[in-house]
Amino acid sequence: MDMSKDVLIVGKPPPGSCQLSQAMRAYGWSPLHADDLEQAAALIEDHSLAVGLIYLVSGNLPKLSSLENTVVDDTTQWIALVDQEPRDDTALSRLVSHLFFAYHVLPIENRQLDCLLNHALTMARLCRRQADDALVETQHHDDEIIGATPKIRELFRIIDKVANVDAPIYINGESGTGKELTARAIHKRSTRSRGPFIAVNCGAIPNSLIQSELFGHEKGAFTGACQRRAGRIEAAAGGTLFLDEIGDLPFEMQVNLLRFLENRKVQRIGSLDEIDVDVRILSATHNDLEEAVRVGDFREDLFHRLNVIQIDMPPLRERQEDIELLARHYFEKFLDKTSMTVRGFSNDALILLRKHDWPGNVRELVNRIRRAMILCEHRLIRPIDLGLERRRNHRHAVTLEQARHIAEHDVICAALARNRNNIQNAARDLDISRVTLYRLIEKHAIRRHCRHDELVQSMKIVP
Ligand SMILES: Nc1ncnc2c1ncn2[C@@H]1O[C@H](COP(=O)(O)OP(=O)(O)OP(=O)(O)O)[C@@H](O)[C@H]1O
Repeated sequence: MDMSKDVLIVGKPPPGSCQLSQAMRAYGWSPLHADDLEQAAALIEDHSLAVGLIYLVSGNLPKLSSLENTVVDDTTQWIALVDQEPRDDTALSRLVSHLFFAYHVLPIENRQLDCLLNHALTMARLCRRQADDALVETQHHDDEIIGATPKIRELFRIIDKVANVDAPIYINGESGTGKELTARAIHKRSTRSRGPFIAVNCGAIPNSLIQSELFGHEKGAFTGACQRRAGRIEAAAGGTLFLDEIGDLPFEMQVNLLRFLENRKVQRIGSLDEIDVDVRILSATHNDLEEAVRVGDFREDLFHRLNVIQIDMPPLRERQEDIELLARHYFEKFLDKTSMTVRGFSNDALILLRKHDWPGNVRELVNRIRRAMILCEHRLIRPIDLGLERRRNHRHAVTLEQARHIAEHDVICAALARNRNNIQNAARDLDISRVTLYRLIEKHAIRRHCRHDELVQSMKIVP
């Protein structure tokens, strides 16, 4: 990859310093000039510049937020030319240390400047090559599903194939494997994509409300029904209804859903009218639905109605080569270049990510990356920052919010463990509603179906 020796010079040297352009030309550089950051931004956009020089002269400093916005972009390597050490100005020294390739206190010799610019150019080339490689490596099905292993490629193929077949699809897989993401991808690629995508978590709605939530109600149909309300099925008309955790649908509601699937009509509570609704049904669960059918917890006729096409989501441990891709994708997504020191993963951290069993699958991985990025105080995330070891010891400070987050996780695990994963009883122990407990389980990527002893183990994680 060739990069020209264009270099952008922003601002003016302090009074008494010489202009550098002529000397730079003598070393083969082609300088371009910008008087201020606004001009600089326009030139960067037009010329895809690899290296920039910026004068940061006391008494004439640009606004720090504008400076940050200009230099934060990864594709240009910046060198600051300063008239005094920036270390006395905390905000400026933080910005220079985080976002600049190098700085030099003026005056600077021509040879020194050429040497610095050459180093910056080499680094810019390396960064661009890495960015290009990452683009080739990462396979996106659409904006969100990440993976390149044969299992995930097979998933992409199935999604493309089933998107326009208007049959119900049942997505089966462990918690956090991307079932909802897959449902959204199917909707997005289907002829219904202009219609709504409505997701309902059947496990999170109290039994007493689920009928009205799905089918709607008329004003005065029951105490508290102050006004007429369409249900979620009607809301999805013309689009897709995604019934998540379908295995948690109360038995009596299963009959009503089956009836809807057969005649495609809904009847709001308190009304005699039947309304035709054209909607595609996708469903998912992390439970073993066939086993639920076998023991009589789930209606067999409904199971067959929903399961015209089945998609099995591969757990993360079966596609280890995707772990690094996912980790890097979410790292980039969460990276706040202006306030974080962290720049990537250490090799040991990547090895640990690949070795981990990932009971909570991609959701757990995402949470670990986010947590590591907050806790990490170095340029590279180290194994300890990931918190995957059972007993860990943070030598550095943890904020009150982080401590609360960890404590919340541990208390929920303890309640689930004491109650052998019974949501109702665990919620009662915690004095919260079932819906809130479901939300918290999701937030912390807690593996609900893990064994009692595993939950007790996970309680023991010491921050
Ligand atoms: N292949 C993937 N690429 C990128 N992100 C993913 C992938 N799979 C899952 N995720 C992310 O992991 C998180 C959980 O995904 P999702 O909600 O789709 O899982 P789920 O299987 O429906 O979970 P649950 O069973 O708990 O409802 C989301 O943040 C999602 O964006």
